Amino acid sequence: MPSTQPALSFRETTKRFGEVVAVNRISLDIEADSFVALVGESGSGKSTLLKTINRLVEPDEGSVLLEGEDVREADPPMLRRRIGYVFQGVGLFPHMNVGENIGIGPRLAGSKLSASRIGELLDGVELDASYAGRMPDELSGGQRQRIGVARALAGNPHILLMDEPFGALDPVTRDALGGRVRKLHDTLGLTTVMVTHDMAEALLLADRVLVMSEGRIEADCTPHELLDGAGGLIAQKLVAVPRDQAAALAELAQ
Ligand SMILES: Nc1ncnc2c1ncn2[C@@H]1O[C@H](COP(=O)(O)OP(=O)(O)OP(=O)(O)O)[C@@H](O)[C@H]1O
Repeated sequence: MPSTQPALSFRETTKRFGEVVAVNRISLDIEADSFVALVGESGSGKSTLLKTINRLVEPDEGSVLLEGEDVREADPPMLRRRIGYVFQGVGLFPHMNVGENIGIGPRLAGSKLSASRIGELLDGVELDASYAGRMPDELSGGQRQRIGVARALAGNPHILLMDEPFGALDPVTRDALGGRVRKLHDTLGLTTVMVTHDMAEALLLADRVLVMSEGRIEADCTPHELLDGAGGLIAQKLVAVPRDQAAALAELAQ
């Protein structure tokens, strides 16, 4: 029987930084296998909410449950194995080659990835196994970002968290890598939460779009619902950007 337990649950989760309420009493469940995009203007609390999942941020109030278990109760190395994390800039260790960078999580947990497993992870992000021997400064930004995804998946996580993972990439690379990550999400049966500024990316990749504003969830809709006009003013202002661009392009093409 398929499990009906949510992969992630926020329960009145709150985080303040001084006077700023970055995350304001958020409660919601995220279903296993879903791909959720977190969008909203700069400073709306997206990254802070994401980081409460892997405990880079500890909530002041409320809790976060991972497959029913309070993340505060989970052993941190276990949590890192269950949750892959990709962020803008990737943070590869410059003195380690690609293979060593991909294997860093398992190595810290006391196991060594085999060359064939590293090859498999590279293949997952459409890079040849020979990349394992390259140094990070021999890679393009897009390739580094791919390595970041491979590294996040090295421990066979159930959950993939991504914080503006494609933000610094050119549009073609960004689009290709986004599509690749969506495929990996589907084939590996991941639950993915992705922070993005880009509503078009959210609409194209996600099953569910959460729009944040001032620490709260303003809209919680499927891409179809958003395109049909749901979600309220803030969400619709964000949807208008790609829609207006598409309309302008269609006009130009006539
Ligand atoms: N470590 C911190 N110390 C103090 N304030 C912080 C810290 N991290 C975040 N904030 C504040 O919390 C609020 C939410 O920030 P957060 O980074 O979560 O927003 P965001 O929606 O991810 O923004 P962006 O899209 O610009 O990355 C902002 O007002 C920010 O300045």
